[in-house]
Amino acid sequence: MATVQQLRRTPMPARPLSSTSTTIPNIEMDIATVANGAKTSNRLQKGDTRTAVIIYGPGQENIVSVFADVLGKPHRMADSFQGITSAEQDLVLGIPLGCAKIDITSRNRDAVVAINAHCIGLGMPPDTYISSQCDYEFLYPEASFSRRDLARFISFTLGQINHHDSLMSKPRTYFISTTFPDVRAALPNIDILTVGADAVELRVDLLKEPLSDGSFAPIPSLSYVGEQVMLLRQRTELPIIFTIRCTRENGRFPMDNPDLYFEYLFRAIQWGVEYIDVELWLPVHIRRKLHERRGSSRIMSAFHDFSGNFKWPSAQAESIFLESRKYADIVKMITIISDHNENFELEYFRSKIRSQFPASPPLSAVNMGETGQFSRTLNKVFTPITHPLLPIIAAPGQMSAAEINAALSLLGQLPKKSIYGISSPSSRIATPYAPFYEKCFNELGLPHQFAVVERHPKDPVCVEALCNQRAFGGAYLTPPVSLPSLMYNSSLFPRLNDGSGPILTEAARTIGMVDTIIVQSGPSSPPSSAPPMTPSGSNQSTDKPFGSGAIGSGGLPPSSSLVFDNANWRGIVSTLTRDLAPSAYSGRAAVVLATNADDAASTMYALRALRIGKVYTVGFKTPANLAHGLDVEPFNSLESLQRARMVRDRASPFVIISALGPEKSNIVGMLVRVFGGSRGSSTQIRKVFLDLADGPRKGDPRAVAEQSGFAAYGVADTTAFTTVETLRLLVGQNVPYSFVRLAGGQGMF
Ligand SMILES: O=C1C[C@@](O)(C(=O)O)C[C@@H](O)[C@@H]1O
Repeated sequence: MATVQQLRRTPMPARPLSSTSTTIPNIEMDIATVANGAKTSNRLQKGDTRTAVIIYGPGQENIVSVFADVLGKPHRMADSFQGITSAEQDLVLGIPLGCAKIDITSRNRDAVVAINAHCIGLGMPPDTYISSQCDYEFLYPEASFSRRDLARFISFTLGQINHHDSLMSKPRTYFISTTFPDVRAALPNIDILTVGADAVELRVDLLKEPLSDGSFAPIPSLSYVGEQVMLLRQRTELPIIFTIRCTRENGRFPMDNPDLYFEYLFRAIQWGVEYIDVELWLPVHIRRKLHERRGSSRIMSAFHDFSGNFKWPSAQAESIFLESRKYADIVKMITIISDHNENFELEYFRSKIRSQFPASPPLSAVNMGETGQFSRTLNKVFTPITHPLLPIIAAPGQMSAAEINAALSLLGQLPKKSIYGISSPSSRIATPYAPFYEKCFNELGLPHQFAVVERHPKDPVCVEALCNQRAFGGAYLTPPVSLPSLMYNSSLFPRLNDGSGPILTEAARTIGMVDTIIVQSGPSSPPSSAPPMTPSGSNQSTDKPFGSGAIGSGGLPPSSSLVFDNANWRGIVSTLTRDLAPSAYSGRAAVVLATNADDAASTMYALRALRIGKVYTVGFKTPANLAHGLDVEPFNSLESLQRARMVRDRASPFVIISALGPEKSNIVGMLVRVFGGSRGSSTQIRKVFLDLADGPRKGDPRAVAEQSGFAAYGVADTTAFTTVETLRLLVGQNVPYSFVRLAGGQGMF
């Protein structure tokens, strides 16, 4: 069991930090903008503003209102595509299948996006004519409908969220190649299978569709594949890579009909699959067409060579890269080798490509076979990984995330670091985090040590004492600490970066509360796309958890800097957009309750990212930096509350977030009741309530919210999403939300 340590001026752990077996390191700051102006991507975009027209099957008209709800728009039924103009973009329209068939082809494509919503209970495949004519197709089951799946589908296809940019700004990305004949076999273990993976590959060619005579279809039908995609997407939040591997490239799909590849791959785009693997041998017109029509999906060009004759230092290798990049967002080149030196040749090729063609799509290249495993540890873009629970490996020499991290550790690429959870005596939820982090490190084969340390709020130097160690690998702070109190009396932080202080992400600077401290090695100013975020050099590793204090004398290495960040606001955004598209919040009004501005800060920042228009505040005064971009009105009298209550439709408060403590549950419940009940006059949109209070309470505002017609979320949701972000920031690895919930168990939240 991990301990909670009392931390004073000279921190002494009550027991050695726990040690796990292997390592890793890199950190992601995908939505951050750092203080010096370096920008990274923001995943929330306005996206496609055309009118969404939902084509529904017999008896399925309800699905139209669910789409509307998720998008945050009212809906109306129509019987034709004729006359739909961009003036109707604030509506979601529903058209019955029979009517849609009449004039779908003559729709105004600049004004309309046509989505075929098909309940698989009505039979598969969906109407083939409509499937081929619509822009997107959403397949859903009769029972156990997943709003979360729909929110993800629609946010992605309409371009409101974008995984690719943030993934590409990560120093390392991995995808797990599933090899199941039927994804159902993977689903019970999907959380554990995908720990460490940034995406999950569906090997369509390996799927085996059972036929009624007991045999299997020679190739899985589109109906079977569609259902498999649907099942997988309902169980994982990870982007999916849709791969059809041909027989010549270690797959099972025949090569005699390239048009079949187009048919399957294009359908995957229509299903909103995030990545489409397109083999390079396919005729150029097919590759071009897929690239042109890829919508929000991204194309991963794939080339495999099993001949044993391929050479990285050759004109052929370069021309393959140049041909691949024409119609690709990622270029994948994979080859079998027989000599270890070919791994070095690949590394030379990789760096040559990077320097000669810097504007090209990222290259993902590995060598196959045992000899090639070294290259799997060095590749940084979408390295394919396997897992011991998979029935077979997808290619010779594949390694698991834990094996790759172990290898990196042995090679000195993943120095052992000390990572901390810094809590305070009042933090109820800190202790159970330690076993969870240890479990994650174990599962990922990371060599890091983890300890929970208790901070004394009156002792300003305790955090800096932890940071000022040679082996310091980062920390999360729970509860978050305000920037001024971290800097107050600190002898370390102001001296960092030649006296300019720690690097602040835009979130940390605006919110003013720090919950994550990241170590960044190398120069203090991150490049404009993404901070390097590699761990300190291998020779800086030490087993001694605590250094002596001064920069460069056993303390934080002089080449390292610290990044102060806030992960909590991202956890709030992820919670609020779990079952709703970001557009559902755009221009709407919110109510925020807190006892002080510090407690409300992450929430206010999250609401701004979601483009909320108006915020009514209760219990705190909003400082100018937090109010920026929002129309803030405090509820300071009963009259002001009454006024807000009287507004109708889109102006009426749509989301209520409470950061008040559990002892104030009754007030929260009362306010929720005030704004609940009525659903506005012209929409059926369900309002949202998020209770950030933690611990035992008298009344349960969530129950009140649900009774009053809200979708209600609690601190456990936000904490789990925040933990996902924290792990990405601290160790550069992706751990699925559901794994966090599962592994955290009851004790965690
Ligand atoms: O392209 C690749 C890479 C791979 O072939 C490998 O070598 O790990 C495994 C395939 O499943 C995947 O599509």
